[in-house]
Amino acid sequence: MDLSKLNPPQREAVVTLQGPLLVLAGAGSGKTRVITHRIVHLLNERPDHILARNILAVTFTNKAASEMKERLVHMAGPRAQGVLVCTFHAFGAEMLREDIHRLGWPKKFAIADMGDQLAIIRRAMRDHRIDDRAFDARKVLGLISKAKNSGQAPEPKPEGIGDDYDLITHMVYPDYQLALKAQGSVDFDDLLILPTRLLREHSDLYLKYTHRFRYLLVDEFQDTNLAQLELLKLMAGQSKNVCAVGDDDQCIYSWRGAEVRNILHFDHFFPGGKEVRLEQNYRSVQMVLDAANAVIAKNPERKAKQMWTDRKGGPKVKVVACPNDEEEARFVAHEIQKHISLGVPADDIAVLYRTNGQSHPIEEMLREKNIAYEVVGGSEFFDRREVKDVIAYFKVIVNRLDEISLMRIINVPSRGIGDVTVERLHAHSRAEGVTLWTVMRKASEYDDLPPGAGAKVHEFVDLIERYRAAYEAGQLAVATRKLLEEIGFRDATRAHATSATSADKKLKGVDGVIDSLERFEKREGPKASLLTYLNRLSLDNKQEDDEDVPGSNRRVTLMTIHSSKGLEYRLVFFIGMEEDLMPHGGMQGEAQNLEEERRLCYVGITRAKELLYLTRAVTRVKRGKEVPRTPSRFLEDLPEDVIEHVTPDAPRQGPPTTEEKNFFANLKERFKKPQPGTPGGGGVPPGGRAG
Ligand SMILES: Nc1ncnc2c1ncn2[C@@H]1O[C@H](COP(=O)(O)OP(=O)(O)OP(=O)(O)O)[C@@H](O)[C@H]1O
Ligand SMILES: [Mg+2]
Repeated sequence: MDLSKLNPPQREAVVTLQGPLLVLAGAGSGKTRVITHRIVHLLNERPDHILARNILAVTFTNKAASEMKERLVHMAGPRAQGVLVCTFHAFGAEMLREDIHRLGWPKKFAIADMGDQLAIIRRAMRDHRIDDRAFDARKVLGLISKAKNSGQAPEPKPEGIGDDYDLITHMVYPDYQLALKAQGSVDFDDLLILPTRLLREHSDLYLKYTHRFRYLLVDEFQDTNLAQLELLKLMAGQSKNVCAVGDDDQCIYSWRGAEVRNILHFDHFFPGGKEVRLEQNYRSVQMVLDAANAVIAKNPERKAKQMWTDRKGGPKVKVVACPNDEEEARFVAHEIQKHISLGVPADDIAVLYRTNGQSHPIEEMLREKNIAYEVVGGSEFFDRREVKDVIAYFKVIVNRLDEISLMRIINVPSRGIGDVTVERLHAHSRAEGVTLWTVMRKASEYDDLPPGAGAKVHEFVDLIERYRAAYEAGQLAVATRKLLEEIGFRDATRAHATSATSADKKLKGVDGVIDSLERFEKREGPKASLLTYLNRLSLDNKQEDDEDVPGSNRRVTLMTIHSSKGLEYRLVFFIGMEEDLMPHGGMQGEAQNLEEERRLCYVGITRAKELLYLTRAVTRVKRGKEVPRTPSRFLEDLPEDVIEHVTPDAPRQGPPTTEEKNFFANLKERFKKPQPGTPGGGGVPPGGRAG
């Protein structure tokens, strides 16, 4: 590898291989690049004779992980395949797959999704005679998760402190944990907590894992939470070869438990290491960088950073006030169309927003103009009822203890196992203290079931057992087609749909599952199993990146700022620059966490390489009424000499000006797509994760 592709501090970070190392630096300074180069350097230098499998790199999303892996293979060849690149949660799942039985779970555990979790909580609430309509199970789940992530069981608050929810959470929590374990499941937070327990409580496993993973690298360290830090501290073992990179100004997940202290006090958790600062920004032109610096400078209590770029000048940041939200969308779509016609690849353009709902008007306009786009994380695909039903079949097939899924499908499509039968079966299961499945297997022994019900239950049990064997023999997509055919799933779906179009949509969902299974089998090869598919699905879903949603790569990307972490695009439209949206918060009142909103604004701005649009609507339709909007306070922080005020009608709506044509002709020359294999970082998908 050519170390001359790095600046001196980057090089220092890449070649310092022993002991803790922190790279704390602003956006676009090459932190992610340091990680990839450092891995390649490790593969070349082989300190302690390590192999690829001794390296673990942790990224923030599954998408970032697969992109980093691809890049590594591109840089270092097939030997990089052995490096484990994944998220903390995926790593935890990997460890549990090997050793969870040491904590008393079945080896084939399942990862509960939100639906499963809520069902368990609601049941526990009912058991405690708490009205699950008066109290929101989601809120209880949120509190449980928060407690688990901060490493504590929910405690009852002292008299007078805390509200009903604290009390409910405290009551429900033990039941929730027991129910999960009883059905052989773990929740998302357990993927961090249980591996930590494994390492703490079993010294042989501590030796096994710390010996296997001797070089650890973590990207986006500013957004790690306490549970992740605990796991990392243990995994660091005695040698503490931990390289963490991040930017305290980009901590945007504190609402989900991220602790910026982890990065600010890195030397406390990993003493005796080195700290490297990177100051050159390679991503953005001067105008964009100036805008970003001006916004973030207003945050108190940050580690001040000096960022500079040698990409002087560039076009000014365009600040656009549109009459209303529809016009904002029209303007954005129009500009996108113009830039595409000027030769900017669609996948080098992104539209960023604070909240998911903001994408709809933009989507409509893009569709109208026939511009291909992709909404990251916006797909409700796996929330569709039919899709959930099919997934529930999978879950029961791999784990018959999963009673929540079992209940979902026991009579779907309808097979004559009615409520009375189900109730009686439950009663027997409780009375005998055995699982529902055990009771179902001997259903014909009970004489209190409605006539014929026993036989129907047996048929169902037989169906599940037969398909269990079929799936174990491989060919997941084939088995699924057969299963759906046998139970008449499509016909039933069609019969229940209110119209032909709605039926089509539902069936498309079913096809989508089969397609995604097929892609999964292709990716994983012979080791593809239904269980790993399901676990992969829960991880991906939680992560909100839709690797499994079909799409070509020449598309405009629409996403929230939260999803845009680490990415870069030549053209960025940051929409909805208004109070209440950016910063997001109560009407006119103070945003709940203004500093974090400012960091979000900084993250959004710093995604742009060449050209940044900050758009806002003067009025917005809310619940059928047109409401006046106040410009975002962050706009006021931008120095006048880096911005240009643009009015959305003439001349912007017209054909490109000569000045624009020249500018983009120039850009085209400067940013010709590198061919794979050419120096200078070929192989990075444009608009993909960089570094
Ligand atoms: N020494 C360098 N020479 C040329 N280009 C570089 C250099 N370092 C980084 N880059 C480029 O600068 C861009 C930003 O790098 P990278 O994504 O690694 O930054 P980052 O610090 O991880 O940003 P973020 O904080 O947004 O995650 C990438 O396109 C990368 O290839
Ligand atoms: Mg990065």
